[in-house]
Amino acid sequence: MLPIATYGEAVLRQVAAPVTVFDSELHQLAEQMLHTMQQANGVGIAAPQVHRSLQLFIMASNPNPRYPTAPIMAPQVVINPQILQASEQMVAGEEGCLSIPQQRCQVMRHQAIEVKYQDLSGEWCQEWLEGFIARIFQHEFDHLQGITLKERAT
Ligand SMILES: O=C(CSC(=O)[C@H](Cc1ccccc1)CC(F)(F)F)c1ccccc1
Ligand SMILES: [Zn+2]
Repeated sequence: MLPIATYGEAVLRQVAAPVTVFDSELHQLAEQMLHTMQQANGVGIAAPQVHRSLQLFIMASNPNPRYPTAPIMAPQVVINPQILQASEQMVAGEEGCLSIPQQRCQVMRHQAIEVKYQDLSGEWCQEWLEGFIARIFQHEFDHLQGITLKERAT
């Protein structure tokens, strides 16, 4: 399990650098982040949270006590993400953050977003996300811009 940066650490306030080399070291980092997220019972984790200021995060929705209706989604590695379009409609929801333990905040997020990102092999993917998955993407995307839950809480 990798050490998780906590709120206030500089790495969480930096804008992360783009990923340019898709090598075995990147695969290893993604593997370790996935394991760390699962050990911490998270539904997402961003590289800056494990002290690596890189444009990379993992999202993995699964039903949990707070979101019993969350869709079951295989873990997805998201690299160099862009949000191309966002719905006008916003939805309030409860979020947590592995870097701000024991805190839960109500956060407004776009209900649907069109996103573009690379996977671990460097292939570009472009798709619409909505609901809880869109929420996780927006939360992790914020981490890559140096924005945390505290700045977003309503
Ligand atoms: O699974 C968690 C633990 S917190 C979590 O998984 C964060 C991701 C997240 C939770 C809830 C909404 C959006 C993103 C992980 C972080 F901070 F590393 F990104 C959870 C907490 C509140 C509501 C729903 C789920
Ligand atoms: Zn977070």
